[in-house]
Amino acid sequence: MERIKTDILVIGAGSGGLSVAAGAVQMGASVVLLEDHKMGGDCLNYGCVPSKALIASGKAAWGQSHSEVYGVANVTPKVDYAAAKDHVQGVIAQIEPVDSQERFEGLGVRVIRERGRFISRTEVQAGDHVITARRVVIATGSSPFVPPIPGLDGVPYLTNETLWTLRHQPEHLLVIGGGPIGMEMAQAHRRLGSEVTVIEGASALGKDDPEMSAVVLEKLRGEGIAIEEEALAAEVRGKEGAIEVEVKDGRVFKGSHLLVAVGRSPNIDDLDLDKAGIKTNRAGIVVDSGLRTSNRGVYAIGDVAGGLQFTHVAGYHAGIVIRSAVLGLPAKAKTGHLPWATYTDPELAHVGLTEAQAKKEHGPKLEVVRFHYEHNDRALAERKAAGLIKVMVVRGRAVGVSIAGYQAGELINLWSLVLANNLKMSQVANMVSPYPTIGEVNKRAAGAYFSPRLFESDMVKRVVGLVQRWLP
Ligand SMILES: Cc1cc2nc3c(=O)[nH]c(=O)nc-3n(C[C@H](O)[C@H](O)[C@H](O)COP(=O)(O)OP(=O)(O)OC[C@H]3O[C@@H](n4cnc5c(N)ncnc54)[C@H](O)[C@@H]3O)c2cc1C
Ligand SMILES: NC(=O)c1ccc[n+]([C@@H]2O[C@H](COP(=O)([O-])OP(=O)(O)OC[C@H]3O[C@@H](n4cnc5c(N)ncnc54)[C@H](O)[C@@H]3O)[C@@H](O)[C@H]2O)c1
Repeated sequence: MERIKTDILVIGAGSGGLSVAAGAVQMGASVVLLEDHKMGGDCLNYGCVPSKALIASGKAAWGQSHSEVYGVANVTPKVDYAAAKDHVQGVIAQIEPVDSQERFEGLGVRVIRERGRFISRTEVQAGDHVITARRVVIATGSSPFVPPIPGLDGVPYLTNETLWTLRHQPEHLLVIGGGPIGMEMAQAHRRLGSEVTVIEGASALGKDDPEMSAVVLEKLRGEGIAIEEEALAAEVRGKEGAIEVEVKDGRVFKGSHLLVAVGRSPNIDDLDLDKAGIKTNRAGIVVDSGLRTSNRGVYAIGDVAGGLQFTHVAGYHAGIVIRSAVLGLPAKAKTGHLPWATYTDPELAHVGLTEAQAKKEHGPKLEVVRFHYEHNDRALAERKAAGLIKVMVVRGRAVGVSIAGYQAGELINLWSLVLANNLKMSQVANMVSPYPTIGEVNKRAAGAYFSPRLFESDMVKRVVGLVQRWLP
């Protein structure tokens, strides 16, 4: 047994853990990093990267069969599903070196490819190593939640961990769960030529504002995806190639393959957290605003900390922990400025309060302004005119922004800056956007806030009347 002492011990080499390890070691702390599976975690190997790569394949196929509107004849795309999966692996391979053991060892991190578990409040065992650290950071992520639906364990099903090795195109993909995983993968598969049925227990894209989700769902239905809502999967039967899902009200959906995408389970089970006095709840490890667990020497970040589950959130958490555990400075994690985006076409993006939350929190002080893509010249030129931006404003400052439409995930960046820095709507309105860009919708939304104040005000009209009389 080797005993190791270090400043920072990081458990898990995914989005959060790698960011802590890289930051801490480059600032001069000694760092040990544990990972018993793939470096890069879920995002690189089973999540963001493969899903966005497959979405790109679907987009290429869709472009070929829907080009007539631009004066270019439609062709039926020749989709090679296995080749699309090769493209997915190729993208992963391109990014992999950034997250690799070699790179981290080159930075000075001691990387141990073993599973870590607590053996006391201050010690973690990983294979033949017992590590004692000034601070431990748990960044063990999450796994696909597999619900206890009768029959599910008796049929072959896919999750986000196994989808990427499937090389035969599903003839008819059934997807249980209409969240971001379900909807992104539903559209990618539909565009690659599969029949797709989404079976959603409540409302599809239900974590987003329903007015915005509706824009996306209408387009997805228009592309031929069957989206069945209020359809709680109650029983699964069948065999490879012929699967049936029966929902609570008795409807039965048939398909060739099944993808289960009903949320995530935090990876806490084999960490022996009780030996370290670390409390958990259903969502994951309980942390305070500084991301500290009930054991003050241990932090938890990213998906395992049970809040918003996104790569950029895990990265943000890493910054908080570096500030606190490496630099010894006070640091608190906030959530009000954290954006998210779903990469369907059109995309769905959000930051801050939704309209419903803002109404509840700010009551009559809330003003909601909207700007529709159909008034954006570039969106018209690109034939991407479906969508809108909605800004929730209180006393001249945005408290939340939702965008459904082309490039919504790119457009939300500006509003992330605005909310993170508490900027005023006037500062957004002062920006000059190049014409014609989709980004003009941001400025026009700010303009929509000021228009009634300028164009519908008797006071302004009186002042202009006076000025015009006096101007030489
Ligand atoms: C299909 C899909 C698509 C997604 N798309 C996006 C997206 O587009 N944008 C976005 O922001 N987010 C996306 N996400 C979410 C994103 O992947 C996660 O939020 C992110 O990976 C969380 O990072 P993490 O560091 O908390 O965990 P992970 O990246 O999962 O890393 C945890 C690591 O810990 C390791 N580990 C676990 N237990 C132990 C142990 N005991 N000892 C040692 N190592 C251990 C695991 O092997 C893993 O490598 C997607 C997720 C999925 C599933
Ligand atoms: N673009 C992105 O950033 C992106 C993409 C994919 C995933 N993610 C992350 O991964 C997380 C997990 O995604 P997800 O889509 O698996 O989870 P989710 O929790 O967002 O959605 C799961 C859906 O499944 C439904 N459901 C649950 N049980 C059901 C049942 N028995 N029958 C039918 N429907 C059922 C729920 O009502 C819900 O709408 C997301 O919350 C997000 O944090 C992010």
